[in-house]
Amino acid sequence: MTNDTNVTWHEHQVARSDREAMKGHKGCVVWFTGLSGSGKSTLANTLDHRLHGHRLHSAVLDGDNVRHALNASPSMLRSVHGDDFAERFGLGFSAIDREENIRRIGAVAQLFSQAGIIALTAFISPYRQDRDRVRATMAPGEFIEVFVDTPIEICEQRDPKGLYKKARAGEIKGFTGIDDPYEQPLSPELTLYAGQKSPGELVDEVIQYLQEREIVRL
Ligand SMILES: Nc1ncnc2c1ncn2[C@@H]1O[C@H](COP(=O)(O)OS(=O)(=O)O)[C@@H](OP(=O)(O)O)[C@H]1O
Ligand SMILES: Nc1ncnc2c1ncn2[C@@H]1O[C@H](COP(=O)(O)OP(=O)(O)O)[C@@H](O)[C@H]1O
Repeated sequence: MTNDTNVTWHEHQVARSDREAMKGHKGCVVWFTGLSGSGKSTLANTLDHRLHGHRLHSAVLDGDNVRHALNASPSMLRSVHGDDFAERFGLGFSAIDREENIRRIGAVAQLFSQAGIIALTAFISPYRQDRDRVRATMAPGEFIEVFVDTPIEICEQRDPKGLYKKARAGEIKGFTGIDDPYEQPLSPELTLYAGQKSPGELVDEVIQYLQEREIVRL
């Protein structure tokens, strides 16, 4: 990365390997991607609960929650920061806003991972390039892309927030899978057929992967 701002990278005194040795597992990013309603949040939270039960250090970064603070919308920022700030830094769902959403989340997830934590992210992250850019910032094996492959018909049937209904009625424009793209991963580390199995069974598959790669030992 070019550096024209006199900003210097500092190495920390406590190395990543020191933190990992203390915790007894590696830091990594388990990146769930899939349509709205595919089961990303459920899987991230079920996995978090399972890891926590084994006294491992994990944390969930979730689309709806992150969009309440770090990646708040212009309308959420306006009252405190004013119009110019809100327009410049607030994020919606245009392609460029989704790109910035994923860039920021990728950077946060990397910080977690470097601190030896198993970061579990649950974002639609519809663009392949955005996901691949996050992958490129990490060490080999650190970024584990998990495609939550639930057919849109099932997602639409579930529709827990009524968003597909609104999108079909034209009340939400640019809704992923309806009138906005979702680019499936070409070679994810894992694909979960999440329309057919319970969250517990699917999480077993992720844990098996983490064990095989010696990221965790249960
Ligand atoms: N236009 C549009 N398209 C898709 N989703 C929408 C949209 N508007 C609001 N929502 C709600 O926002 C959640 C997705 O946020 P993400 O940050 O994961 O999206 S993205 O990765 O930037 O594409 C998504 O949450 P999930 O259902 O958990 O995926 C929706 O609740
Ligand atoms: N494997 C599964 N089998 C059946 N229902 C599921 C499964 N995973 C999630 N669900 C249900 O589907 C809905 C959407 O799940 P959610 O995790 O919120 O998806 P996303 O975060 O991808 O939008 C919720 O009502 C949830 O309880």
